[in-house]
Amino acid sequence: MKRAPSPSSGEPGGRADLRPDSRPDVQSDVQSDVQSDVQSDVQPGIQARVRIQWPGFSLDVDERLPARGVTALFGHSGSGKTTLLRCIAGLEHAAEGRIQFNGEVWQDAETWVPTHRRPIGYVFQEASLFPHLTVLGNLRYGQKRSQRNAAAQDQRQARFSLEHAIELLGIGHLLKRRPTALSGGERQRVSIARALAVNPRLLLMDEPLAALDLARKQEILPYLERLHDDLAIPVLYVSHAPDEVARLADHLVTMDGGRVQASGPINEVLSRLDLPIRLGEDAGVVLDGEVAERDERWHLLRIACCSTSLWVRDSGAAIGDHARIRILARDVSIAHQPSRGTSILNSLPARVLSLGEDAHPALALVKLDVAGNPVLARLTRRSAEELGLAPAQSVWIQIKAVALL
Ligand SMILES: Nc1ncnc2c1ncn2[C@@H]1O[C@H](COP(=O)(O)OP(=O)(O)OP(=O)(O)O)[C@@H](O)[C@H]1O
Repeated sequence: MKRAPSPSSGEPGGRADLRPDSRPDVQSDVQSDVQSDVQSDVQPGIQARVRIQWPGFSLDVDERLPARGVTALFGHSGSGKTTLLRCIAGLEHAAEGRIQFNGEVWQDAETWVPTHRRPIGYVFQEASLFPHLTVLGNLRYGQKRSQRNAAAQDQRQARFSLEHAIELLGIGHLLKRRPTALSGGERQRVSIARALAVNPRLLLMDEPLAALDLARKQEILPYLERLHDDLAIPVLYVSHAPDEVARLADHLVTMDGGRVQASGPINEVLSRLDLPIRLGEDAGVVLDGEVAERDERWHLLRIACCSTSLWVRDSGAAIGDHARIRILARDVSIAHQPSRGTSILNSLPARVLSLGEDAHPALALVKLDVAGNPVLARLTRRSAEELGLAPAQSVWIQIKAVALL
């Protein structure tokens, strides 16, 4: 469920109507609380401990999320992702909760830092830009508010200039336009730039691509990847799209029924044998490597990763570029010998780690080690038995399709 603000609320990002408390006396109490807590606990990262009880839904989360990189909150619709994000933003006031960011307490039994005083940028599913302002006007509006609110020290340590946000999102040519003259993808890029222009220390993104069609989504993903590469601040990214998560996330938190099911570095979570059952056809892992060679004749790229090489379709990436590839379990087969006389390009030595059940009784999931990296294979239980698969066994895997993300 999305609760995006209306632009008429008086503030982009919809903060104005949503402040639980912004009285000056509360703020000074808050600041002294923040200072005393900074001294006592300076662990980096986001600590989120929240309990909410609503009719028909309860959220019960106690997680420490990393201080760096992109953490995806992933789960089915209604699993509580947005509610958790809103608690971190201060848009939802859980009766029981402790939210702490890099040692600063934003919420506990005595403390409540209102949303507009949390150093966050928030991107909603649907862009909520002021229609009467140009793109530049929208960006400046958000920036002015943040300058009024930010402490002097924060100002000195500005992480982004407006120019940097405009450049990063590629919206320089749109600055004079009004939101009605933008495509959905352009509007969302402006929303992201606006969230960055407030100079946040934490970027919260709630399914920023969900309202876009496939073409717009493809258009915007490279910009999100640039954010990933350029930003020094942590990003919490809510999504229920496995392809987005595979492409962008460093860490993955999966949620179900208001609870965290699994949390950790992306491949550690993706290669858990209980999770792929829930991911179905999307079960698989991602590997990070580097573009090592271009085969001009066959339009292929060789990706050096996990002490070996994989061939993928040429995407136009340059030699030396970072490359993330996705290997779906359904595209991996297992053999005792390296493949000969097959059309499959990628054949690698591997070791069986464990075997698990799959959603259908005919299928099994096999977790393998490929040069220190986990890879999953989905095959029939009959094939697994005929191959005599068992933990620690050395095998060869053939990967039918490798997607360069
Ligand atoms: N203010 C509220 N009062 C009562 N129930 C609520 C409230 N806000 C959300 N819910 C319910 O809490 C549950 C979790 O909602 P939430 O929006 O966090 O899920 P989600 O995982 O983000 O889903 P989606 O992917 O569809 O956005 C849903 O069942 C929703 O109907």
